[in-house]
Amino acid sequence: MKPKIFIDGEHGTTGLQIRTRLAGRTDLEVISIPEEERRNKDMRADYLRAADIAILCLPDDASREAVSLLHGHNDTRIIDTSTAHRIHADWAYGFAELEKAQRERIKSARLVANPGCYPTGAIALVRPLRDAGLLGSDHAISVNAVSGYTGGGKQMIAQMEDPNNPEHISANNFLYGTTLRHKHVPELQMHGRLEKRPIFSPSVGRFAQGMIVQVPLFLDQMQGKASLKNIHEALTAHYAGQDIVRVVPLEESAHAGRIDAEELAGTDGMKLYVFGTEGDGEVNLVAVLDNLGKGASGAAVQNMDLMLS
Ligand SMILES: NC(=O)C1=CN([C@@H]2O[C@H](COP(=O)(O)OP(=O)(O)OC[C@H]3O[C@@H](n4cnc5c(N)ncnc54)[C@H](OP(=O)(O)O)[C@@H]3O)[C@@H](O)[C@H]2O)C=CC1
Ligand SMILES: CC(=O)N[C@@H](CCC(=O)OP(=O)(O)O)C(=O)O
Repeated sequence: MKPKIFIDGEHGTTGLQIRTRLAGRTDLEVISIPEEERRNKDMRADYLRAADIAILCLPDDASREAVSLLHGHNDTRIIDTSTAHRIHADWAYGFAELEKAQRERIKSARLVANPGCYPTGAIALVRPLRDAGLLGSDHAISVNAVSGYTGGGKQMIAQMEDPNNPEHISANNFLYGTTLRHKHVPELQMHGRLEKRPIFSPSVGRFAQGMIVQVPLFLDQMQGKASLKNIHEALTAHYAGQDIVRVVPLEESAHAGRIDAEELAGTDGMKLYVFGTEGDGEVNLVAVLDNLGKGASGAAVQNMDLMLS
């Protein structure tokens, strides 16, 4: 029998992108709730319980509700794309490239929390340097980022695209999360293995999909005689043997010039750049990804495939 997949929230931004990715698959069966019934709790409960894997593409509260609807129905495995369970001890963190054992954890897990789009980029840059001893656990990290507006889901898409929306956003590029309490900070701190809470400053640009996440660092505040070369080596070693995260060669980065936030829009990959001038004492680590690719829907499908393997 083919595994049954239910996408709770399949008519939203992340859900639709997962549905598109699964459309041509003959190795599984997508069970689909009619759009007009998407908020029908009893019907959702039936679908959730009938599924082998339920992928939750819902706001945090609705995700928690979906998990509670499955209470006592342990045959359904769950991938949650929301923030609700990302630092929960019972949930495997769905970033397969986090460390060697993570792939196996996801494979055997019943509960998988898909990472946030911004943390995917920041953790991808920071965690290998923590594990390689180049960054101390008490290192103070800042993360600056820009995302495409689909990151804000249906509501922000309407605000950005429809001038008649009562909450229309006319800015082409705006900062938000200015209290420095964005919901991604705890996840970034925990899975980045950081003692100090990172400063996270996100922004949105007038483009649909794509993002740049930057982590600037001073080399003399790092450990292990950090240089552009050994930072690059640590990242390259960490991501060896997989084809989703690509560490751009130093030579190529040196000639990159402008970095386009939309470079990987429409793909499920991620590129990591190490920028700076050897000998000058500073480095800017940069991740480029699609907020809806490796940042959400692509990662959810990657996790689903691991769980089915
Ligand atoms: N967009 C992105 O780039 C990313 C999103 N995520 C996360 O994915 C999740 C989904 O986000 P996104 O797809 O962007 O959001 P959307 O708002 O685009 O879609 C959410 C969907 O969930 C439905 N929904 C809301 N509340 C309920 C409920 N109580 N019961 C059933 N269905 C409900 C909505 O229905 P209705 O149409 O009626 O509102 C909508 O179809 C969020 O937790 C988000 O943080 C994670 C990484 C990146
Ligand atoms: C541009 C934008 O608004 N982005 C969203 C994050 C999108 C995302 O990653 O969703 P999760 O919060 O589930 O991780 C935000 O900052 O709230």
